[in-house]
Amino acid sequence: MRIGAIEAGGTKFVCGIGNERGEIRDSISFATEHPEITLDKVISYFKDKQVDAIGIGSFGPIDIRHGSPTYGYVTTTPKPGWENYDFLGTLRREFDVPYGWDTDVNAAAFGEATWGAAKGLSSCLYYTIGTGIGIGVYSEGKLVHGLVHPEGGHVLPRRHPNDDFAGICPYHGDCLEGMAAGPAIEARWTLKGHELPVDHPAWEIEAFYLAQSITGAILLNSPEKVILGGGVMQQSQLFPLIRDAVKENLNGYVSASEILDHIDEYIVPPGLGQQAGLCGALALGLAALRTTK
Ligand SMILES: Nc1ncnc2c1ncn2[C@@H]1O[C@H](COP(=O)(O)OP(=O)(O)OP(=O)(O)O)[C@@H](O)[C@H]1O
Ligand SMILES: [Zn+2]
Repeated sequence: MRIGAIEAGGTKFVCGIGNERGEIRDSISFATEHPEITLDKVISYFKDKQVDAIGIGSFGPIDIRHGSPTYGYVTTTPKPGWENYDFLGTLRREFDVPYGWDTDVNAAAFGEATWGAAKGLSSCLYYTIGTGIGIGVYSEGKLVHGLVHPEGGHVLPRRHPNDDFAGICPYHGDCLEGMAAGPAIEARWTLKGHELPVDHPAWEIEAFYLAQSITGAILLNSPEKVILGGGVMQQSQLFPLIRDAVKENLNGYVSASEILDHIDEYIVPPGLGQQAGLCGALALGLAALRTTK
């Protein structure tokens, strides 16, 4: 079985080929440019690969509502050329195979539930904290879509008492993404995340915002695992800060031993490491193939 996988990020695209065991056999990566240029590269990569299906985890917002006239489109992005772009349709015209199509973070959540840190569980949340913040929601064995799709990165947080940063989300200013994504860290401290020392006060503030979101998400969704990925989470000192803050926020109210006694195994990095996004797309492609058989 040869499944094509596309991790379509706002900064870079990764395309690969994998199998039903979640093993990636080959992959390439290139910068995200204007959609025509980018999709040309995707198409030429898959041209001679004879894939049985293709899974796509895409940056968004995207249309994932079956039956919608713009199903498969990237919708309201400010990224030049990508607004209202028919991503899926462009590929369908080239390759007549089943397609899995979802957000990058839903894909990663699905990959983690299939082969990674949430394997065997019927629910998890997948956070990416990178250029933006996105939250994939997997619940009762299914990815959550709903009205559009979850956009958990734009929830409005309570402000840290020592933080007067205005926030940089173009839509909301001080939403979670505007306060805690990589570019917000850089704007607040005038240094990039990887340039800040591990004991800098930035990390306690960063953990405060992320823990607040995770606390809310635990209360709202009751996930069996919370997975934190993306460039900012390379700062591994964030994990204990976040775990402690989540426990403090919950204050014993959620009486699950996973949180009270084993939080180190409850809030974790991706089990699939850097391949969470691509394996997630692979899992979507595989699921699409199985539903058409
Ligand atoms: N080691 C690091 N420590 C702290 N911040 C980092 C680190 N590596 C990357 N970042 C920050 O993460 C952001 C880039 O995110 P990431 O590496 O996840 O790429 P991305 O795919 O562009 O992000 P997204 O998933 O939002 O599209 C930048 O703002 C960068 O400063
Ligand atoms: Zn926002």
